[in-house]
Amino acid sequence: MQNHIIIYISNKESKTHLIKNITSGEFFPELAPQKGAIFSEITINRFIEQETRHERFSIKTETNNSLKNSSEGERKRALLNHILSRDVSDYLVLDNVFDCLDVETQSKIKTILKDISHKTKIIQIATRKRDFLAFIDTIYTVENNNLQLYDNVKLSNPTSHFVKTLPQPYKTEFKTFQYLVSLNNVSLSYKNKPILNNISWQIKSKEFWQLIGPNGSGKSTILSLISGDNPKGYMQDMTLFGMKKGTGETVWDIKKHIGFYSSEMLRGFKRKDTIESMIVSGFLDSIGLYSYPTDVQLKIAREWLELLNMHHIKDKSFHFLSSGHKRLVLIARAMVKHPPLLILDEPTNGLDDTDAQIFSELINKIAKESNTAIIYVSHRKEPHINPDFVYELIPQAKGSIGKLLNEK
Ligand SMILES: Nc1ncnc2c1ncn2[C@@H]1O[C@H](COP(=O)(O)OP(=O)(O)OP(=O)(O)O)[C@@H](O)[C@H]1O
Repeated sequence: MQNHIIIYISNKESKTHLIKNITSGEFFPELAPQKGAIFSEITINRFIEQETRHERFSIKTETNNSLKNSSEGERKRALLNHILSRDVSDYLVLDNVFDCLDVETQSKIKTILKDISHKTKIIQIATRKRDFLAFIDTIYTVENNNLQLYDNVKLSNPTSHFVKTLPQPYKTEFKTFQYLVSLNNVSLSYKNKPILNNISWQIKSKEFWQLIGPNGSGKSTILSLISGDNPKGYMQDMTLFGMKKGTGETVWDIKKHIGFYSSEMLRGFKRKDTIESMIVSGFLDSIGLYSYPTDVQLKIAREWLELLNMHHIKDKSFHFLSSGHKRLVLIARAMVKHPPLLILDEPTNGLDDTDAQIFSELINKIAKESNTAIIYVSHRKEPHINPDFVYELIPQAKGSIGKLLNEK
């Protein structure tokens, strides 16, 4: 009988360090001579890098796509299938295995893991309690670089994090529209594979939407149409911020109306900008500061810093922050101008329980205290987030159809 383990960590822990401590035998000396497999975003990124460099696919997805061109969920499934097909591991380290996966895939993976748990030791690294595998009851946390048995009582839930009201924009530079976004019978295929089928979706000012659907159902594809990034948008009947698609509008005409956040963005910022300059750069539509902000812009950025309780660390490097706090700064950066639409693509991916609650509190505050409409894309219901409407993509042979699920 294997002794399986959960390591419940916060975002402050270094995953790379933790995984190294596991595989080297530092934490569990009996693992040192054994052969292990690692299921982690770090491994997926390494395969994508190899793919890009050698133009050869070591792993293919169920749709026979490269990892690079696949959705997050497809990538995770492909890596897990790859690891399980080799069947050579004494132990398996699972790093946030359920992020980005739809409910059905999660339940399939849980069954597979239960099956292999008879012969393979499972070490699950989790940042959310809801992800704990039911068949594991030995749970550790990491304190001062050492494993400690998990004490549920010690970890308290945060109380309200944002006391001040939401900073207001200094001028309204956006027109009002009947619909911010209007998609009318939008259908789209990639290489003859139908993805979207007759999608009609209208979004008005101040509405708070959640967009859900299983992996590969086309959620990111819809976002790329709305943000003007998808070249296939030119063939569609869409009106974005009062502009009918294909009538001479530029991508920038569309983008200036949108604040965008995706957890993928965390990979994009590599330079040493300060926390304050990251927020101010939201006015200048750049990453980093290439021109001087006005006094009013600085004043508003500082109001956001105060709201986020980060005023005292404003001059520190953005990279000094935990991944949870980086997200708050990037949301402030997206919101300084109060754009008509804020898009949040799987925003709580990789967050720990405490940071997910704080993040949700900020989003609810934005929904309540601004006129910005929100599209919140996720597979899973975040317990602290309450959208007004849910739009669901349902995959079918001719591409996904859309369904309005509920109204508050
Ligand atoms: N540039 C592309 N070329 C070929 N196929 C693509 C391309 N972009 C997306 N696809 C495919 O289109 C389908 C829909 O992808 P999309 O990323 O929109 O799904 P999703 O609902 O966001 O998935 P997930 O929840 O897993 O992120 C997937 O099967 C994906 O592999």
